[in-house]
Amino acid sequence: AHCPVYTASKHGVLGFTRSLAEASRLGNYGIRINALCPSFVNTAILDTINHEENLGNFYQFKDGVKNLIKVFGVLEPSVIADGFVQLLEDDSLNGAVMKITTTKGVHFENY
Ligand SMILES: NC(=O)c1ccc[n+]([C@@H]2O[C@H](COP(=O)([O-])OP(=O)(O)OC[C@H]3O[C@@H](n4cnc5c(N)ncnc54)[C@H](O)[C@@H]3O)[C@@H](O)[C@H]2O)c1
Ligand SMILES: CCCCC[C@H](O)/C=C/[C@H]1C=CC(=O)[C@@H]1CCCCCCC(=O)O
Repeated sequence: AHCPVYTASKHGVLGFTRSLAEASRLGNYGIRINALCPSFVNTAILDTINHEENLGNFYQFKDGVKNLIKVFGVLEPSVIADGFVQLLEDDSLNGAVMKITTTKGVHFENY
């Protein structure tokens, strides 16, 4: 929400995922394409908001991001790894968007 280019790139990933998944299904590519969308995760990227060179003009909104992190909490990477294994093991998933949040855990966004 506070980083428009970053957010636009994430929307692009979802469109790319869903379109490629459909192409794979129609063209019998033999691969499944899914997206995994976690809320905040305890990795180095969270520290990027503390550095003006990373956020540019949007650095002024860093406290808003910090507040979101405080409100929604931070997931551990192992939780994301478990979700990823689920995507690997469930052959029925193609073009799926798996979300993982502190409030709802693993769930799917249906479009
Ligand atoms: N950590 C979170 O809260 C969170 C939440 C949702 C989505 N994501 C997304 O998950 C993905 C992985 O993030 P992460 O949390 O593991 O962050 P991270 O900072 O731990 O890892 C990012 C990795 O990307 C590499 N990288 C950066 N720019 C690159 C480039 N131009 N070419 C090749 N490699 C490059 C870095 O060297 C680093 O190893 C990112 O796309 C991020 O937006 C992260
Ligand atoms: C510091 C920069 C790193 C960002 C990493 C990652 O891309 C985070 C995305 C959150 C930011 C805005 C959102 O909507 C994303 C998720 C907000 C949390 C939503 C939780 C909802 C819930 O718990 O139900």
